[in-house]
Amino acid sequence: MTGMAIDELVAGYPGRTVLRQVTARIPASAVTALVGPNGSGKSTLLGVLAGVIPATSGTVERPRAPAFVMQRSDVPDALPITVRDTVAMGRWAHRGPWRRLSRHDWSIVDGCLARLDILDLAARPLGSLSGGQRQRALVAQGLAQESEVLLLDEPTTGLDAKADLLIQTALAAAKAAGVTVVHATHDLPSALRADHCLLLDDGRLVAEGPPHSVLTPR
Ligand SMILES: Nc1ncnc2c1ncn2[C@@H]1O[C@H](COP(=O)(O)OP(=O)(O)OP(=O)(O)O)[C@@H](O)[C@H]1O
Repeated sequence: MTGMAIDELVAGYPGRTVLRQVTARIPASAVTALVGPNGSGKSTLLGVLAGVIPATSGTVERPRAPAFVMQRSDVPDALPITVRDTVAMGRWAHRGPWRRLSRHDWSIVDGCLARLDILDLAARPLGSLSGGQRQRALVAQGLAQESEVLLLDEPTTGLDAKADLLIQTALAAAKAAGVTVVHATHDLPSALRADHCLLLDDGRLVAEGPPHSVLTPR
């Protein structure tokens, strides 16, 4: 079980500092919601936790190879890849892209497709799916990595009730299996369901704790 510790983190993009002196704890085997206005730095913090954005200064203690489910809008529509192969990419960290996946890998892939109720879409090109179906495929890919940490950028934004419920159920099951889940969200009910909440504003952590105490009407 692996939590994460963020200390005095400064990070951003070339010529642009976004996160300023962020210190926070992310509890193990729990769901943490990152909330805050547009541009407050939620995606940037996820990128640092995922290891794709370097810290300018400060430290982040995190496990190797967390699973990262990007924002759906960051995934090209025309990617010539089927839904099953999209989910199978989640196994590459275990096998390497040049090695054939084992039967065990494929059974995990099919299990993840089933959990998100997209087995019947497995042979379809990813780009031919609706937004909600595609999001379920991306979450299934994240689950297929079987990482100790699952990071998701707005996984339920703009989804219908069924897709939302499937993803919420998958995140709860991951937590029950001991996974540390962190997701950025603008959805208040989804943030309130989390165990822990980090509120960012303009790149600074302005509150941290149980969602009901962080997300006050003010
Ligand atoms: N690739 C980039 N290069 C330069 N600046 C960037 C880049 N990506 C994001 N930013 C800037 O960093 C700041 C924080 O953006 P970030 O995406 O982390 O916020 P966010 O809280 O996730 O916002 P949203 O709720 O809109 O998704 C914004 O001002 C944004 O313009």
